[in-house]
Amino acid sequence: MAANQRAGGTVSPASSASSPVDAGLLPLTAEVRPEGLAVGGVLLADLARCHGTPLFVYDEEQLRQRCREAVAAFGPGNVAYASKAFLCTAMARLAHEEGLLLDVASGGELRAALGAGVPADRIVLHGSNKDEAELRTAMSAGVRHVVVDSFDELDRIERLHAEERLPVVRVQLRVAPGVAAGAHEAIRTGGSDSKFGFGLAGGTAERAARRAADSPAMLLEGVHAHVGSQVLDARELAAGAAAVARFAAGVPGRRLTVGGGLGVAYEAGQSVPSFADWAARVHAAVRGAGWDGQVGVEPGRSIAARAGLTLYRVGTIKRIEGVRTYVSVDGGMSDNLRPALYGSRYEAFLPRSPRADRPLRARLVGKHCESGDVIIDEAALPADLRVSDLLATPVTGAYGYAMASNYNKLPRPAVVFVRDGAARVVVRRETEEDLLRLDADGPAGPAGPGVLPGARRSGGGDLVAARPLGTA
Ligand SMILES: Cc1ncc(COP(=O)(O)O)c(C=O)c1O
Ligand SMILES: N[C@@H](CCCC[NH3+])C(=O)O
Repeated sequence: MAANQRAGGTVSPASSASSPVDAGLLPLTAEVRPEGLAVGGVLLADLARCHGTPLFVYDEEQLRQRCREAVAAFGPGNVAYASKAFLCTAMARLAHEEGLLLDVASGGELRAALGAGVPADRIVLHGSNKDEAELRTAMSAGVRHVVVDSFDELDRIERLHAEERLPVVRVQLRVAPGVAAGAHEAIRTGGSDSKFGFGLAGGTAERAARRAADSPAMLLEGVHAHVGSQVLDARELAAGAAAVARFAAGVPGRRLTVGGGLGVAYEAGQSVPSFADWAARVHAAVRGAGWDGQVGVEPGRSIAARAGLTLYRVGTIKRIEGVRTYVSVDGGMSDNLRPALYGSRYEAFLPRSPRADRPLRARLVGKHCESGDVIIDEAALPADLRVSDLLATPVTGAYGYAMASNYNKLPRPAVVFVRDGAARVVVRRETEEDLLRLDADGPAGPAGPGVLPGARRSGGGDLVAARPLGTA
């Protein structure tokens, strides 16, 4: 299909889905101008021109507002941002400035948070298989607390304290309450068949609590659970909280953390509980279960998802007669793995005409070498969609960039924050050179290119290798 050619063909006469603008899927500061959609006072088309595509765009005002709403609902000191949803230096600083603790789940996330200047005593370390190096860094730095997840981890903490004289660390005990919730099997964590935490069933959690309470290496300050993610019914989150509260009430410590999990709307028509609804349900449930101590939460998605959107450039439009239309963009499963991993659904719109009718039905796909590289299985799009159009998918601020990969050696996109008419790059776009630099034997790798003197291919060209083949 030639550039400029329009999609045509697969128009559904039945409906034109309501615009994402009016469905509440766009960031808070989104505004429709005659020239197209702007966020944070900046036209999306200008951002794409300046920074290229694919591009993650975050509305900084919305990120801050969500942080404030969470703190207002649960109280200062009771909200940790689950940085796995989206983390970079700017995001860590923003969450810290807004009074949130930072939940990190690996040495890398810990290092990013510390490197951003977040004080160690505002950081909480998670992980179902923390290694000694991660625990060593956390204990030496003096993190707020560690959420302990296994007997092996208790052993490691005790060894680090006894043999390396690392300070006593505050811990919360992660339990698997036997209540799981969430939009997909892969993101339900609280059931009894889970790699996370100590099971309440069979007395495992009780044994772990006794062990932690008696340990000279740690101070047991409470209990933690996380039942799952993208939960749209606050009653499910409250049921998990009640189950763990009953246990926590019999354990030393005054802190109960009930995890994250609050869902967001990805499609028009989905309704989601507010932070205030979530807090009201959880507080009522844990009080009812006999808990009168502190209640903490760790929202990730519900802080970051709607603040972010992804901009793509349409590269090809392929109409297969009697089958469907494929619209391909310049990213795909490497910047949004969620549809392939969980069957997650998204919407798309054109920033040049964000409220346009979207009667065309087409499969929105990426540029990767597999058929599963689908962003939206049946996207509703404007009928005049054409090659080289800028296209946006809203609500990609959580677990988009965070789970991005370099599949097919695609460099990961840049991330920009927009606010008050200005954009700043908070994560620069990767280059192909960045990727080649990791390849020790590659042309840009640390070993540098090497040419085997005198070596010839059968065709006669120089045989290039980082070092003579057969040497160590
Ligand atoms: C322990 C823990 N806390 C918090 C979160 C954040 O979850 P969400 O992004 O669903 O709020 C997760 C991930 O699901 C988690 O595993
Ligand atoms: N990666 C998941 C959420 C996992 C939450 C972490 N425990 C998602 O994209 O929905």
